[in-house]
Amino acid sequence: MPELALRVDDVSKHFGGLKAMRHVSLTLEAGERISVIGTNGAGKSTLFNCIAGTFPVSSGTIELFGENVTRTSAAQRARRGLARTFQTSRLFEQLTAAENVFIALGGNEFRGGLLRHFRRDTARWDRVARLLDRVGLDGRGPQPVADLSHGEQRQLELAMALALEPKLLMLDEPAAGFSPAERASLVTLLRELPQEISLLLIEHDMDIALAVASRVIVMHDGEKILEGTPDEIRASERVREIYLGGSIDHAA
Ligand SMILES: Nc1ncnc2c1ncn2[C@@H]1O[C@H](COP(=O)(O)OP(=O)(O)OP(=O)(O)O)[C@@H](O)[C@H]1O
Repeated sequence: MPELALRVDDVSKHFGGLKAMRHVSLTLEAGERISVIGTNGAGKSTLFNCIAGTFPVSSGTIELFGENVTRTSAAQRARRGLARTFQTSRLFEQLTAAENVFIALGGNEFRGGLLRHFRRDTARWDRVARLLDRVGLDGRGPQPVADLSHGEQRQLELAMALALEPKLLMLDEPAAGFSPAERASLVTLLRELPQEISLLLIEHDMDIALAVASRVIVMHDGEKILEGTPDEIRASERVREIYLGGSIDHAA
């Protein structure tokens, strides 16, 4: 049987009286790519936050690489190989793009003083350059984050997530606010990620969600209502209805 990167088993999350997510189950094989789609408020981010350990679940079980992590912290899950991006930016605005990636690469190593590393660590600066190159930001390293476009900031976040050498990468709406050209490059970039990285993607843009994943999960009103291949999702009447009857290819 293939190794499972992730198993979500009957997970629910309540915020007070609000049942934001109910009885969701899914599995993700190692190296597999899955998209989670659904309209606003469907529970997609809640699912992500429960998997990442940002929110404790109300009930159910979460396993990462065969280990039950339901009661562990987000930091412990990160140490097991999970990296995620957020819908809102978590970049150090006053630093350059390259410095942000440099810090992401360092993790806890910088306790002895960051500046010392900044000056001397040429091997790490080489890795920074390679990561920036990989996400299409070559040449943008010296730019302060505040001078980067919105799209470039999201690319930078991806570089920072990749710096952690994740086994499971979770991206929360990576194309939000992207131009059509930026969307196209994101699809290429995600398709070219190393095959061993398992990917769980939340994406409003149906084109991207269906282009990148081999399986798609549809959430609606806190529940998983459908799971299928991109072709099955494209052909689904239910998905069409949820996305207001329009062509789902342009439902973002
Ligand atoms: N921290 C929170 N406290 C209270 N309610 C929350 C919290 N996070 C989410 N919710 C609620 O849970 C429900 C699901 O929200 P969630 O953000 O998971 O949906 P979503 O599918 O990610 O939507 P969007 O595409 O708009 O981000 C919503 O009703 C939302 O208001």
